[in-house]
Amino acid sequence: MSWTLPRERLEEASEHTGLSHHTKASGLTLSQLTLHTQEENHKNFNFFHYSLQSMHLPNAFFNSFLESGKSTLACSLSRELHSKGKLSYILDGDNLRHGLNKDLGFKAEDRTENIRRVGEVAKLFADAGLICIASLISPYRKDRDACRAMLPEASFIEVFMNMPLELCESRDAKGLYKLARAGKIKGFTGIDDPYERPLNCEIEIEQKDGVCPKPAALAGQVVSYLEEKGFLQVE
Ligand SMILES: Nc1ncnc2c1ncn2[C@@H]1O[C@H](COP(=O)(O)OS(=O)(=O)O)[C@@H](OP(=O)(O)O)[C@H]1O
Ligand SMILES: Nc1ncnc2c1ncn2[C@@H]1O[C@H](COP(=O)(O)OP(=O)(O)O)[C@@H](O)[C@H]1O
Repeated sequence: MSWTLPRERLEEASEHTGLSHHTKASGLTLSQLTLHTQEENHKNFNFFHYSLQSMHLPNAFFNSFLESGKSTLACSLSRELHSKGKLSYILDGDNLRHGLNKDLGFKAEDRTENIRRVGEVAKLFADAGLICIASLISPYRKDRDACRAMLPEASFIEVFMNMPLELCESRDAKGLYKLARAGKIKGFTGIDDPYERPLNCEIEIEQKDGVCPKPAALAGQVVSYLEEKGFLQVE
């Protein structure tokens, strides 16, 4: 498969790859450029690849309370993307805390570091050609904004699961809200720790007439947004 690059992207990429003026001529295909780039300047190929991919790859970043449905929606979205031929990978806060982030707790600075690491991993996934779906409580606006700033422009899609705390608490599949209410877990988001609602999110997920739509319908909402913004176009 080969792509023909728009002139402005070609010029932008060539500034970073150090390609010759001759090579900058538009109409050059990606396969020709790739070969040329690898031969001429292998070290910079990564940037070029990244720059190209970033036009198309979003990073969906779900945030909200525990039990708001982040992980369920992340799975549903991943399946939906897969059915459209798009590879994705879910970075789930709860899971990452068993491995990559097992040294972190829930103090504000630990949560900051948690989100920073997830942003860095998302960058690597984008570089590898995957859509990254992050599912984290991520309660602080500044941490989410820092994550947005570290990713390629316009590729950070913040999805706010705007579910009432009462609904999340009533689900309590892990029994953690009960423990937090009893004072047995301290610093619990929504109980005795803050959650700062987004001011500038791309997508807001809400109940309709007091009912939470099915995960597949919510995934459809996210996919529609991504399609509308041209993220899922086939090259
Ligand atoms: N004090 C406290 N506050 C909030 N959550 C707690 C806490 N202690 C443990 N847990 C469990 O950790 C999961 C959230 O981890 P995250 O990495 O998403 O949190 S954060 O983004 O760093 O705020 C969260 O689960 P999910 O929301 O399902 O991922 C909880 O199961
Ligand atoms: N759209 C939905 N409609 C009804 N129940 C849901 C929906 N999404 C999630 N749930 C249920 O809510 C609970 C918490 O979902 P989960 O995805 O684990 O939340 P989080 O990842 O935010 O902690 C689960 O029992 C799940 O089955």
